[in-house]
Amino acid sequence: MQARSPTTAPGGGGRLSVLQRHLTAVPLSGQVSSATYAPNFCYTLDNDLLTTEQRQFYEENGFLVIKNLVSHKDIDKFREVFERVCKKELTAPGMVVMRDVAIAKSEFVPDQKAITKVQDFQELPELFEYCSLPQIVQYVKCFTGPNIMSMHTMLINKPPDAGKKTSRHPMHQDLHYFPFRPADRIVCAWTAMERIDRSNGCLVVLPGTHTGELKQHDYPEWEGGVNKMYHGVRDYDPSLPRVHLTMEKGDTVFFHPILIHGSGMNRTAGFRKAISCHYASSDCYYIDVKGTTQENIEKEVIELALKRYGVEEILLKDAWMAKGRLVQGERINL
Ligand SMILES: CC(C)CC(=O)SCCNC(=O)CCNC(=O)[C@H](O)C(C)(C)COP(=O)(O)OP(=O)(O)OC[C@H]1O[C@@H](n2cnc3c(N)ncnc32)[C@H](O)[C@@H]1OP(=O)(O)O
Ligand SMILES: Nc1ncnc2c1ncn2[C@@H]1O[C@H](COP(=O)(O)OP(=O)(O)OP(=O)(O)O)[C@@H](O)[C@H]1O
Ligand SMILES: O=C(O)CCC(=O)C(=O)O
Ligand SMILES: [Fe+2]
Ligand SMILES: [Mg+2]
Repeated sequence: MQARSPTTAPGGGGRLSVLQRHLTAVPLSGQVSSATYAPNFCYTLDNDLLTTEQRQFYEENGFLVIKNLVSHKDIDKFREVFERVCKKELTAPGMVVMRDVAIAKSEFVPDQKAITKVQDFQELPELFEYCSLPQIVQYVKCFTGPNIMSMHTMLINKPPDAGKKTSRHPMHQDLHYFPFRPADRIVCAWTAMERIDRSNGCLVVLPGTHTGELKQHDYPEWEGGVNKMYHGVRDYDPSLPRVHLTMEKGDTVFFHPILIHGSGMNRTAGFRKAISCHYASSDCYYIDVKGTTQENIEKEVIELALKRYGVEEILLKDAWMAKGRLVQGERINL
């Protein structure tokens, strides 16, 4: 299976697809026109921004790449801020600076370059600016609607692999980490801060998997070790069709939280950088993950909160309530 290009004419040639289930009528020939046919989309909302082709692509594949969405100037600024965070010149409450497991567990005394990602920068305005960029938010709205919360922020600095393949991110569904629903009103924006391809560990996606269920996740059994909380889908089948997303600096992919994705090993000497934010409609509601496949991640988050902050009696949703920030509209449930 190949992801259909968003520039492919809709209705032209393709396989039987999700598309067919989402159209009330499929024409025998010619173009699908939203004026003639009322498409029954469920993963995207009516909006003035996405073309019907782009909507169909997301409905069918669970992701959509928008080229050149963030300016090089903004990206260079985020890069400088990141460097200052690494040098500890800048910090913010709640922000987590994480090292790669291969480095964290070795005797080697690392310099600032050893940082594999910065997470939860919602209180650092110089980076949080990314989450409020109008050109990003206008796309986000097509998935979440007008009341938009940023829920999770990351700047990923995938290190050159130390030889143990720990720079990989196992195949997973982001919804595993999120105790809020509905999934269709959650979206991730992920922007390449430089050219990213297979050599430095690009995103790898399994197109169409967003129509499936949330799966059980565990630590993959990798000889070289796995980073803290990098859970992968259990029994990942490497023969499933996958697409490597080669992206240029500033290109941004929007993807669904049930889409199975991961990233490969960084075989270059450079630190591969991307910045991302997960957004949700503030109309989403929290769920209790007790008795679900998400129990194991809740347990880890609770253990970490106890160890790090000494807080007891929290639930997974408390952690997310603390991280969420209103980006646009009104804060309702989250
Ligand atoms: C959709 C989205 C949510 C998807 C994701 O983001 S999945 C990944 C999520 N991952 C996380 O949220 C983890 C965030 N990271 C952290 O909380 C921290 O960096 C920690 C892993 C807890 C390390 O904390 P830190 O303050 O750096 O503490 P220390 O350097 O003193 O180390 C404390 C113990 O942790 C170990 N450690 C540090 N870095 C890693 C690592 N990368 N992977 C696995 N273990 C690690 C370290 O060896 C030490 O272990 P012990 O000596 O206590 O046994
Ligand atoms: N056992 C596993 N469980 C979960 N995810 C896995 C597993 N093995 C590999 N992956 C993930 O599959 C994706 C592809 O991995 P891989 O290392 O093959 O990267 P790649 O970019 O395809 O490189 P290559 O050029 O070697 O094929 C990555 O996201 C990786 O983390
Ligand atoms: O490697 C990346 O940049 C993506 C990581 C990812 O999917 C995640 O942290 O949820
Ligand atoms: Fe992810
Ligand atoms: Mg491989």
